[in-house]
Amino acid sequence: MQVNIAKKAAGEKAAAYIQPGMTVGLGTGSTAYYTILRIGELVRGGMALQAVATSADSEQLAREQQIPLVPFAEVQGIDLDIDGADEADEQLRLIKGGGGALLREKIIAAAAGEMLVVIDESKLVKQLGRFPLPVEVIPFAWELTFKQLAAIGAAPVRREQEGQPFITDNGNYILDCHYRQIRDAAVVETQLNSIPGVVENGLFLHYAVKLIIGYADGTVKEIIRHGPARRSF
Ligand SMILES: O=C[C@H](O)[C@H](O)[C@H](O)COP(=O)(O)O
Repeated sequence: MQVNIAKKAAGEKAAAYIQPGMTVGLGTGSTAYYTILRIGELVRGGMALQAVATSADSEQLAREQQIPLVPFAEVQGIDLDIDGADEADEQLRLIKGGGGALLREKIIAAAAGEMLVVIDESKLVKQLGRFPLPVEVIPFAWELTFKQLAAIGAAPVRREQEGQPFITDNGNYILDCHYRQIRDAAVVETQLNSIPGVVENGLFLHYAVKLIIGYADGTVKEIIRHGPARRSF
């Protein structure tokens, strides 16, 4: 695989925030990939840490990297979640789920004390919505859920893969919602969450505390969100 310098720079930089003994959330996608590789190096170099994965793919990669995975029943808290995004604005609001992992990603982000987000410069936007917003729906009567989404102007399209419906790790469908511009993300989030059949949406509005942006020359820039720290359980 050809190395993406911007994604690698951001992904590796995030791993520098990991302290020995932490429980780390492993994100999903081609940027979090570099974070997981770096964490693998830390583990093999002797750093004691444990991790939980946000997707079957990331779990597999973690195993290949010899990163210790802790069963969810034994998780006492997730110190740091490091994940990618499809879009991010300067308020650190995100669209996620381009790879279909949004549900597990949001569960882990919500349980984590801090979420760091790693992106390349192309993902930073003034306004969310150009990237179609992934919405995970249960397959039962998905056509009705689809119509409800269309009725609120979400312009849904069922995601396909090789001519078949894309199936998430949770056995659900993804409806990609072509808003083009999301003017009031909080309103959109509330609308989506109130439709029966919607399991989760890809808006992550209050999770990220730090955005790490990688550039093609290998440099990174960080944007920090100030405010009260969320606590993991
Ligand atoms: O479902 C996938 C995740 O939300 C990814 O974190 C997101 O799509 C970004 O992935 P990438 O870093 O490959 O662009």
